[in-house]
Amino acid sequence: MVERSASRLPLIPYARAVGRILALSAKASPGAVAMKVLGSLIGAVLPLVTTYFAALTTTALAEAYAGDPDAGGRAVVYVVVTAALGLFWGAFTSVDRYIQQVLSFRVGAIVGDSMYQRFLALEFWRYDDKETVDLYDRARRFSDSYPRVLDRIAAIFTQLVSVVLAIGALLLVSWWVALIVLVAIVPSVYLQFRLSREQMAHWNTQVDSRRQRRMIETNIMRPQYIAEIRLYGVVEYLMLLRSRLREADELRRLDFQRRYIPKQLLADALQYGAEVIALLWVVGQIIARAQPVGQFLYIQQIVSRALGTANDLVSSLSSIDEDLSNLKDYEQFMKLPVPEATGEPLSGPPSRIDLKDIRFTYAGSDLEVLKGISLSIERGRHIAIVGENGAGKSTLIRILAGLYRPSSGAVLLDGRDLGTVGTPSWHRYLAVMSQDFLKYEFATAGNNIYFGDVASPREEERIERAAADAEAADFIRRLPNGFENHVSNWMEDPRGRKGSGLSGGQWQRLAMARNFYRDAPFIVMDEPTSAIDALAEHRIFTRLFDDRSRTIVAISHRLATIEKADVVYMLEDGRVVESGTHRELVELRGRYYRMFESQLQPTGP
Ligand SMILES: Nc1ncnc2c1ncn2[C@@H]1O[C@H](COP(=O)(O)OP(=O)(O)OP(=O)(O)O)[C@@H](O)[C@H]1O
Repeated sequence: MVERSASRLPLIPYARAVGRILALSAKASPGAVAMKVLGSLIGAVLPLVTTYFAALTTTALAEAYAGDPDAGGRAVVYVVVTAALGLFWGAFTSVDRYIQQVLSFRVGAIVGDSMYQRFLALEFWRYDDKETVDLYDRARRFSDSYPRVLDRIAAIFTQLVSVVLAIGALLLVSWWVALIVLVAIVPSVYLQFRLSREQMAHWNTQVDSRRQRRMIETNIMRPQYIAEIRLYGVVEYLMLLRSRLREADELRRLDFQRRYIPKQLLADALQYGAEVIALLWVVGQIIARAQPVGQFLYIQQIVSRALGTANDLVSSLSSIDEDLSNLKDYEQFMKLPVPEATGEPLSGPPSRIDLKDIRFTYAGSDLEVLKGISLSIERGRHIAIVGENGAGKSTLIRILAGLYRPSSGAVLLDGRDLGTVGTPSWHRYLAVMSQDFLKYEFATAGNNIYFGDVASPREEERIERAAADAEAADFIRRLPNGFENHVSNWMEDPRGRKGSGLSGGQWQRLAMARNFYRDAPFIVMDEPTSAIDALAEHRIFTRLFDDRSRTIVAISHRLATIEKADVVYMLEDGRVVESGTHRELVELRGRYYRMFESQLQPTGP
């Protein structure tokens, strides 16, 4: 059943899709849609009316030439009417362009915004899910092309009405000329549809290769990566890989096109044949005085208009075919569930967090990353989590922050399961500093810090304090415009002052300052100081760990940080294998000791 409908031209779903697009547009701007429909109708009717008057003019001129004394006056009236119609059409086209702009701005904003909002509200595991990301890519193609789709629908509407009216206008003169023209139109419409179908099926199988190509292109294009790519002499290799991917894609598309050339030629020949037959017929009719002279112009214009518009219709249909198939993806994407904010919000920061037998497996993976982790964090305590790469430390933190839900077990905040708490209320008490921090390259240094807590108005004194705590204040003050300096050399402020690029460590300090500005009672850190020099790092952590008002959970590979913690948990392959203070763990002489042996003082126990 499904296969059968896929092999046919799916006109009904298409009509439905067009209906949905129009409904969406009408919601955004009903007046503009009404004007657009009216414009499309006028666009279809007006050329025919103009042709009709041109034919009348020609007949009147022929009659005047043959000596009819009234015919000259009639010809002048027809010419004036034709000119007035042209003037009206010119004015209407300008208004129509404006309406199209209004519609595409309004509806484009609605479609794009709602898609981004949904993307940003998805459950976190979806960002690791290939199918979701593929679907998002395709949905974005639709939202990017939305204004164009609307334009095409309007064009298709005009073209359809034009073809129907042209056939109707021919019917008035001769039913069989109308039939011949109609028959000549059908094959090329059908062929073009099949071609675009095949190209689309090909497009949808090429998501991975296109993504790979795009990744290569963005990596090559990004200034921060160019140094390595050039130094390692990998440019040529990547360019070659990219061209291979592109060529494979293009060859397949060209192959489709080539296979369709003979069929297309046949369809074109059919159209020209129909035109010649119609013209020969009307010439014969005029010579036999069965039709007026102006009828030649009428038939010639209307037949060529019917065929020409049908060809335009074919290309509009094949381009909208692609757009509408992305509409399906867009709608499917917009139906992805987003977690509902049903949980009761926390009334205040919890005084105790318990992780109970947490197990976790990433979506789409068979590997259990966390295999039953239990630990407790009391408010004001400073915890360090250590372990080799891949032991599961970052995953544990993501679960603690409520970004992922455990496959089994629970995170309890004062005994309440985090799964039943409104997570935004938990996030208000959290500052998460990670090694993959965000760089707000479009913003000033001050705003990079302020973005830690945009819920309240920007406070300069708080920004400066946060910058000082993160050892960022000195370098920011040395920037030509201090806290108002842009931090990317690609940016310029409204007064034309250029931004200054930052070093890796300076960016990291700025990100730390942003987290301090948040002023959260729980600080979660995932190696946030990897690029910060040892002295500054020491000062930052000493200040942070001296402050007993905050709870700290820190992932670290640096002994200097770990030593400051009240309790250290050592993770191995998703399990806590040792826990205690640094001193206790060293004395245990177990896995922790072996891991840090090289960093320990030779005078140790
Ligand atoms: N998004 C993901 N999807 C699937 N598997 C993942 C994902 N992120 C991490 N993993 C896997 O989970 C395991 C634990 O990763 P995690 O990042 O928690 O380790 P980690 O202890 O923080 O390591 P590191 O010290 O290198 O940061 C690894 O085997 C990793 O391959």
